[in-house]
Amino acid sequence: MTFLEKIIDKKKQEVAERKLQAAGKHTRKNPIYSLHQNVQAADHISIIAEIKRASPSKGAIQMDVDILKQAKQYEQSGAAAISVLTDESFFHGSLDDLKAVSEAVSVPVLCKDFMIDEIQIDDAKNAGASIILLILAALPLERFQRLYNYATEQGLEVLCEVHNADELKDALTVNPKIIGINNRNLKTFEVDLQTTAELVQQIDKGELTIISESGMRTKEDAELARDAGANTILVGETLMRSNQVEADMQALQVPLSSTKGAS
Ligand SMILES: O=C(O)c1ccccc1NCC(=O)[C@H](O)[C@H](O)COP(=O)(O)O
Repeated sequence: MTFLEKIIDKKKQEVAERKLQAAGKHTRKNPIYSLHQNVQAADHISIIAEIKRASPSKGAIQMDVDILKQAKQYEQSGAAAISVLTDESFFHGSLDDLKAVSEAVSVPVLCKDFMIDEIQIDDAKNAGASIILLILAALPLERFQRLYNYATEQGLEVLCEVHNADELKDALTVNPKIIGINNRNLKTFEVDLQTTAELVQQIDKGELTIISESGMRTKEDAELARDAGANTILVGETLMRSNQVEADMQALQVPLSSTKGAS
């Protein structure tokens, strides 16, 4: 059984248990903000900065992080959005984390979880998310399309995450505004930044938000994503391990117009 199969099985159990409970009271306090608008307005690579205590591939990263301090540092350093891992079993996150972060910042918050049911989208919106994640590798096409329509009808933005050409083809069936290319293979955990280079060239970029996710460490990695045609990067571990978040984020926010070959 791959990790992805394992976590989806766990999500099915969680959704079944969640549906036995009453609907969440309406507790959302913050407006819905737009990642897409932030990205389209930027003249540099946009950063989605992630709150990530731990992960299946790296284990504990920063288990005792002050999530509000981290989120505010991200916002003050120019994050276009903040990603919050809300899975409890494998990432030690929670919807409570997302709620606390969304009430502390004035930028879009992404609920980074393995969505398979409408009730998860309701809970994410109620907790303050402006964006939800749909992973093409985790959903049959028809389910992806229904959840995409459900989320956008709720006024949320959707990060459609792909890892190969077949998943990209399926993602494009909903004419998405935001496409994420995960450089990490969610089954093997292998990370290859060339995944972005290979897939972006298959996209008619237009006004899309194109995100290179995972494995971003250096300015050169951000430049590789930019030169491949991405306009956004999603960064977790590097920023969670950083003791100079502002400086590291400034270094990653490379200009969108490459100076390569400039005279
Ligand atoms: O991070 C993992 O180990 C992982 C394993 C399996 C599925 C998803 C996983 N992470 C979620 C993400 O996609 C990353 O948290 C995000 O892209 C940031 O990646 P990084 O900058 O490499 O921490």
